[in-house]
Amino acid sequence: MMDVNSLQNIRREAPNILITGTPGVGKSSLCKQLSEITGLQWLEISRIAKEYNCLEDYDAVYQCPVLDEDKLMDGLEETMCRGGNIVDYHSCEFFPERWFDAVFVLTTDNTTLYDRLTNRGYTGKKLEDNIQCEIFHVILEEAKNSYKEHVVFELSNTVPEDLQENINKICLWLQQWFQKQNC
Ligand SMILES: Nc1ncnc2c1ncn2[C@@H]1O[C@H](COP(=O)(O)OP(=O)(O)OP(=O)(O)O)[C@@H](O)[C@H]1O
Repeated sequence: MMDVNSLQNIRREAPNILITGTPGVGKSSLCKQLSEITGLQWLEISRIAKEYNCLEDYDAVYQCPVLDEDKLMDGLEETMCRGGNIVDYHSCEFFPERWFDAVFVLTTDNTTLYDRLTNRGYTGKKLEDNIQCEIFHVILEEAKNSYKEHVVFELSNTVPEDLQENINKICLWLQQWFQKQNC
């Protein structure tokens, strides 16, 4: 295994992108299709955290396990340094900034999000907090505060046509990234 300094100096042959946003905005739906089209590796952080044993105590209020962020970052470092990954997570501030070439924040209409989350069985504080998170653009602000302005893109994702349009926009961004590498 290479040491971290050597890894960080590797020139990525494909970019890493982050797809983030409030739970229910459509990250997984988009990442699955994008990964199939582009061949980039979809890293669903919630699933990987379980696989890497990076879950700590259970948060009773939010009814979800707490992530051991440091352990997860260590486990992903080599994969991320090599490039070619689509990272899917509902938060973005704790990842190393250097990991990502672009950060796409999905947003959706609040009523639509409410319906999606209640269909999933979310109720009470968990439902309210997620809706407020979307109303107050919490993840978008987090992304703007954590990454350089020119790498953060907001993508509205409410109706099925948006999904295809967003995939097209990301594919266009990827195409431009590869063109720049070849200049
Ligand atoms: N553009 C869209 N138009 C209509 N429905 C959509 C769209 N995108 C996603 N959905 C639907 O919204 C629901 C939530 O989508 P998804 O599970 O992809 O969200 P998520 O952001 O990955 O959630 P989580 O963070 O909890 O994993 C799903 O039922 C999905 O089919």
